[in-house]
Amino acid sequence: MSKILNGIGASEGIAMAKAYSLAEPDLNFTETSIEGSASAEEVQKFRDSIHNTKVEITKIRNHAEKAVGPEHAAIFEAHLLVLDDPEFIGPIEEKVTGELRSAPQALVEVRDQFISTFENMENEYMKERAADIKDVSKRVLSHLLGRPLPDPASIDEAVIIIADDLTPSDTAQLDKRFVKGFVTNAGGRTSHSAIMARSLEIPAVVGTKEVTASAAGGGMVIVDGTVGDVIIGATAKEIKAYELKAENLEQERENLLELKGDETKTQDGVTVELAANIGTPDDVDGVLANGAEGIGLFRTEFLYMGRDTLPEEDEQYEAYKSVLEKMDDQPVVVRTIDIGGDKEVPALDMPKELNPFLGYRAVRLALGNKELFRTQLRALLRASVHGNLKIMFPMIATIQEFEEAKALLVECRDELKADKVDVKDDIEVGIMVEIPSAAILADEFAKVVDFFSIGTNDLIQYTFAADRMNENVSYLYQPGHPALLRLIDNVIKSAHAEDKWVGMCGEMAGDPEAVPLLIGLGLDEFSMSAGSVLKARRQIKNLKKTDMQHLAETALRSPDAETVNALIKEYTERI
Ligand SMILES: C=C(OP(=O)(O)O)C(=O)O
Ligand SMILES: [Mg+2]
Repeated sequence: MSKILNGIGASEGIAMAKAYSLAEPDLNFTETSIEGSASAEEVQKFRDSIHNTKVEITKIRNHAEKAVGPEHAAIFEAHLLVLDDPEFIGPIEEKVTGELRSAPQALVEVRDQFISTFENMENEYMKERAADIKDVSKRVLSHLLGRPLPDPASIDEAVIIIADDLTPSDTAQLDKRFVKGFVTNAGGRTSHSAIMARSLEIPAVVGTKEVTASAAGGGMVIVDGTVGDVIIGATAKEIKAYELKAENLEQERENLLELKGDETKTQDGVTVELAANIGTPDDVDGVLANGAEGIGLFRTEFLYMGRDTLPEEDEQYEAYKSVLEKMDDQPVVVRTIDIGGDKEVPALDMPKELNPFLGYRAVRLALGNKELFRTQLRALLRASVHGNLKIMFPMIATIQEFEEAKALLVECRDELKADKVDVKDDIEVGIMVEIPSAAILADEFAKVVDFFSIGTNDLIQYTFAADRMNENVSYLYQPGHPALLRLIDNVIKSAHAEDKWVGMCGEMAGDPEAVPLLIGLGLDEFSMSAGSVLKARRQIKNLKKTDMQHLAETALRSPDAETVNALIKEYTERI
């Protein structure tokens, strides 16, 4: 019998593969001593574990070398040296043969002696060796006990990742060739792991609350990211049914590809721009494959994650340049770092906060770390000559924040020009509207910015006071709610009164239930995960803007999201 869990469909599509649990195993064991006659066998077991650990670490090192460069892989060399060090290995084997300790027990005792010696030394370098010993011993112990540690980087066969939660940097390290999908206990539709799954175009279900417990035994898992179902231990009949469903989805995708080169125009001839969101330069391939007309959001903070050093100006310049060149002259909106919240950067010593989403994040952190900010701004300005760059600041709450960020940008531009570096003159500079204060004061902001992009993931979180990462309050994620629609309406009207354009790069922009409303409200640009672009184009081609304006007017005067959703259904079914 299979078990079906229902969570939040976070990234469309169907995937089937065996479960790979990212949950850390319990490495506790009961202390036992061994018979003298068994000691040779125990030593052999220990040596086998050392061998297996070496194979594992070598794999991780090779992967890290390719992914983040040799200097970041050096730590694994240190780990391999520990495994070859007779001063560490010798005493463990002696404890087994001489004191008849079990291999796990001998390992733990010698490990603890080494750690306390190293930790008591003054020298920083020696103190760090304690961390190496801890890491390596944990791996050897996991082999001795037959309870493997999770290591997403070393996955080399098709799997579905099962985890309590995935951090943005965990997600950034997933290798799409092998990771066919993922399922988590925690999270909501707009948590960053869900967003990353959409940009990687791998099916995902989040917020199931109990997948780590239910799928602990491994086995075959089916993920239906379209509806949010997860089937654990699927039967042959279920596998067949889902194979058929997957084929149908594939067929639909092929039909949609016929719209790839089309303009995005409503039935009554109103054109809007359909753009895509990216996290890394590699995502541009998906943007082009799905016929997006630009990039409406490049989340640059992903360049800073999954590594322990900060990206320097030249490295960033190359990343921005490659995106701009690949996109030819199509618009590319690059958002400056939105670090903080759930997006941690190991190279920055970020304070632990009680309310990180209300804390020191995004432009607040950038303005507080001017050198970090300047490095990014200079890289962007240098790259501007390679395409159609627009720069956007995240999490702007006040006009002063925007002005301070813009002044720094101008300062960097003047500096580069004085050094005879080419920089484009007419770069548009805009803001994300994701804090209610900016949405409410949009008329004032519209006088000073070149464009707005509405970030509904955060705007909904802050308007409804509902943590976007928390599955228990995910019912408050209500893109159709009139409270939110009134804010959006205010932003669009205020921008248009000043002849400025408005985009949306939150997940709502690609939500088929919201698209008719947004057309009616007069949104100019829709930016979404690449996989949603063609569906949105097909939908918009079937809509009449004048009808959608009536729909939007009625929605704005409605009391709740249910009423609005019913209205949308009524209007769109008439088509
Ligand atoms: C697009 C947004 O930014 P992020 O999801 O990266 O916070 C948003 O808040 O809607
Ligand atoms: Mg945001």
